[in-house]
Amino acid sequence: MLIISSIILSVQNLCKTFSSHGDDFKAVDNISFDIHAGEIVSLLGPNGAGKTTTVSMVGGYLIPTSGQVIINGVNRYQDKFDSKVGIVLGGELGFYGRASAIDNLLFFSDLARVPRKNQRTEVARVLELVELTNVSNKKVQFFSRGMKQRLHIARALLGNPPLLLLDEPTTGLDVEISAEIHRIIKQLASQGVAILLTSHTMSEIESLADQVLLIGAGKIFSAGTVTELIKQSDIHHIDRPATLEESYLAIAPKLRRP
Ligand SMILES: Nc1ncnc2c1ncn2[C@@H]1O[C@H](COP(=O)(O)OP(=O)(O)OP(=O)(O)O)[C@@H](O)[C@H]1O
Repeated sequence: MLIISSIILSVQNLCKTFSSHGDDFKAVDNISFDIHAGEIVSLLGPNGAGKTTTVSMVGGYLIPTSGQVIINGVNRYQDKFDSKVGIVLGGELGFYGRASAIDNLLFFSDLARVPRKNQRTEVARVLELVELTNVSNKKVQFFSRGMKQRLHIARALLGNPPLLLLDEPTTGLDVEISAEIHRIIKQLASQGVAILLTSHTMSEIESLADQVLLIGAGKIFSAGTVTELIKQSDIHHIDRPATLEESYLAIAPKLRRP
């Protein structure tokens, strides 16, 4: 049976040029891709390739120089845009340390435009999804980094957005906590959430990504599944298949800015 899922995010010919002192710098140069419901797409490329700039334009933090960001059929920068997008930038900041997880999320529920009467139920739902229900009354200042990262994901899920943007979601987290975050991300995708992920961690991309976009100097260099990208790199071993890291290292010099 052929299953066709709907396109949640369509990025079309997206460009961002930064100008300073009369010089123009093309951080993102004509990028196009789609993400369907339930799909995890990963941006992979060297530092400065344009990944965060792309995520920021999709998330509404940065206005594109040209091109389109269409979410659930609505053009983010042209139409009256009211789709929800969950964004996880992560890190130690972003919450009121002296307030509980519940109170923090109740505050963010207002920003996510969750109706007042539904807020407590919604906060309980997202805390359950990231398995923080048992510490929901604890002050956030006593949370570990992994717990804070899960709380960032919970915040992004308020209002049930169809699209989740995850910028390096496990940077600085240990293997066990990263695996737990991966499990949550997979569960969200299985529930139909479209996910755009940036990562430098090959095992994370291998474990999560349905599609990988290799990005260098602001352009998409190639795209495909992990298996397809490994095939494209044409690395062969007698006794085992090539890894994504080996394939990436073979291509990496071509991804650098001139
Ligand atoms: N506000 C800005 N003004 C000028 N240049 C910028 C600005 N923001 C980003 N850049 C430049 O645009 C390029 C792309 O940056 P971006 O942060 O998108 O890269 P990235 O792929 O996310 O890198 P990393 O892997 O290090 O996070 C970089 O060369 C960066 O220095």
